[in-house]
Amino acid sequence: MGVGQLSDAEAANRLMRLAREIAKHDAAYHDRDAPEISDAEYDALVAENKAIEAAFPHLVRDDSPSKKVGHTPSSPLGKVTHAVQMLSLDNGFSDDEVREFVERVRRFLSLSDDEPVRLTAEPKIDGLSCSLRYEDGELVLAATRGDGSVGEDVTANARTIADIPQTLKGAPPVLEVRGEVYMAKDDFAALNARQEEAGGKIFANPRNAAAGSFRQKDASVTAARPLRFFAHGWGEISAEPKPTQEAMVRWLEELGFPVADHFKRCETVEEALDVYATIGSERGALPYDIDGVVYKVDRLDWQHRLGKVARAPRWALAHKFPAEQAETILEAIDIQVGRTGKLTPVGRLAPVGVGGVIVSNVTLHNRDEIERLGVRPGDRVKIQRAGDVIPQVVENLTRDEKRDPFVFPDHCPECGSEAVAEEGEVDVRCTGGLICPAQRFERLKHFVSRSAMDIDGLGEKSVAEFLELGWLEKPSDIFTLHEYRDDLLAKEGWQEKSVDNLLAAIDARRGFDPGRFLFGLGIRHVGAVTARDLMKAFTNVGPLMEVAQAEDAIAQLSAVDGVGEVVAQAVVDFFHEEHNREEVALLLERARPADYVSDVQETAWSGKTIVFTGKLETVSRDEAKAQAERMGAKAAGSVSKKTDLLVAGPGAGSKLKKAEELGVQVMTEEEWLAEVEKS
Ligand SMILES: NC(=O)c1ccc[n+]([C@@H]2O[C@H](COP(=O)([O-])OP(=O)(O)OC[C@H]3O[C@@H](n4cnc5c(N)ncnc54)[C@H](O)[C@@H]3O)[C@@H](O)[C@H]2O)c1
Ligand SMILES: [Zn+2]
Repeated sequence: MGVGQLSDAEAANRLMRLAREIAKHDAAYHDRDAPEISDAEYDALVAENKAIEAAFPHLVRDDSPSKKVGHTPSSPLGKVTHAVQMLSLDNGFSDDEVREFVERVRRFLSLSDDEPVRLTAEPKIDGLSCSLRYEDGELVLAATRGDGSVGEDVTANARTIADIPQTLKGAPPVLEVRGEVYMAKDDFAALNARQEEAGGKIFANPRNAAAGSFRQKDASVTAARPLRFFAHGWGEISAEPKPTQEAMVRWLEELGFPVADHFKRCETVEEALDVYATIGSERGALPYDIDGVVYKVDRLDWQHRLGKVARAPRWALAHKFPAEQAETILEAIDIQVGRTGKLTPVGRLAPVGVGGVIVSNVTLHNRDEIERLGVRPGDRVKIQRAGDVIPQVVENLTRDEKRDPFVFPDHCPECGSEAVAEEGEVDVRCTGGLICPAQRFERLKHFVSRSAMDIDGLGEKSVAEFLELGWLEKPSDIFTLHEYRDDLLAKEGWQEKSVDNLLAAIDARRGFDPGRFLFGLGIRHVGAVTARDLMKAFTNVGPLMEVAQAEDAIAQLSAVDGVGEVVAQAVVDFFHEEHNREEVALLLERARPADYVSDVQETAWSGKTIVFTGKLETVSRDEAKAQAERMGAKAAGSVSKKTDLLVAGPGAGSKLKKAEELGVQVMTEEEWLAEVEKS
């Protein structure tokens, strides 16, 4: 169910459950270093919480995960209250979210558009955060983040890490350096190998290994683990000696702290996004795990003005790398019926973050795909979403042979009409045509669309509204809408002028072009051009309907220029359905499309062959061809001895050369348009 459909009570209930569930996972991850679900699944819960809170701001709970950092520690380590809170970071997954972040900064600081917002960009190494307190240059306290306000005392543990200086030269009286304790990939692999040999705990990933090794009561265990540290910020400080993030980080480096490789100050957001792309492409080759890039507003005076909101600073953003695969439960398989009646199986998932978005639906494509995967509701599946590709199920992880396979329906779930697959096709379609409610809205929308009947003022919204009111069920109802004029005037949002404009626009389509009328019916395989070809041959939709029911219909239809067997069969199938014939008859009676008239004129170019090449600047290639056809000429694709004229725009190449060799007349686009003008 979408967030928008929730009632207040349902939303409150869901928020309560999410708060509880997320807190449970926070404890497992942050306190016990033993997550029970993947980060993608966790991120999906957080995103769901965020979406519901955005839609129901009055229901935000005091204990909401959106207000909390990490988890209150319950380890046997001593507690430390942070002098300056240790925060989390806001997340973004797309380039646009990063641009929006910068726009928010701009708005908050009331900056003009041309004022540069410089950002620093650096990798987000996956470890755990640590605050190191130096007084008069001596390391006196090290603490984990905990819940942001209270962390654990890990001073003895920090002293065992070689990257962490015990004393500093030239540091201010109070300096809290903040950074990340992490484990390199090689060290992690070696540690796990040793652990396995010794029958010890195997860690799921370097992050868990780092956290589990660092948060030890016995510092000698930490000492035996290969932990590293890099500095990315500071907490309490007597005075900030530098005016920018970059200068501060360089200063920390001079004091003896490792800082991130790839740290870069960027003049623009686009430059920062380039750093993201570069770091992303080198991600696999880096010696440590990273899960994103962190951007920070470079100017410290701006950082101070921006401050924080809830659990994160306003001046920083973590641009996460998408996990491209994730595991989740396939909760149900729904069958959707499309405009042309195609039955598409859609998998409903327990929501999960993958490829940078939260995914709760996957297409299962068709009957064959379901068979290939052998998926049934309740199965655990691996899904994938890379780039802009629609999420797919790549693997069924449930190998339970006892349950029955999913049975694909042989009737339309919407209208009960038979659902069949065309020969040699995998897609199953509803044969209910114009009466199927699933296809109703799409059919109406298509009928009134720009390239079909082009009825001004009857947009998607009005179609939906009239459908809802029961005034519109099938295309023929459009032409009786005037009966509802008074009811419509009584509706909110409908002025007399717009109502009358709409009714006039509908009236203007009586006696309209039969090709566009036919195209509007939405017969499978009958596009705008084919519809026109059919009308050229049969003058109007009435006669076409007759032909389509004739014994030799396929032969007659396929004899039309531009119509093949597939189209012919689709036309026959469509008119084979009685309810379709009834509706078309009614529609013809009410809309009375005009007979097809050829708009081809007798001109100096009649019977001639014309080729267009190069870039045309004022008309499209299709329009130019249509102009030629209206002038009685034939538009061809290649230059030969039979070519009478080549219209060459800029960039014309081999065709122009060939035309010159053959002595074919050549014109510019401008000269051609003068010819069109003349006729
Ligand atoms: N699987 C689970 O059950 C589970 C549970 C809880 C949290 N998590 C995961 O933990 C993360 C959320 O934890 P979080 O609130 O600590 O947020 P976070 O880890 O996404 O971001 C905040 C942290 O990033 C660190 N960081 C790394 N490089 C940095 C840099 N260059 N500059 C500044 N900070 C840097 C800091 O320590 C900071 O505290 C999510 O990725 C989530 O998936 C998973
Ligand atoms: Zn149907």
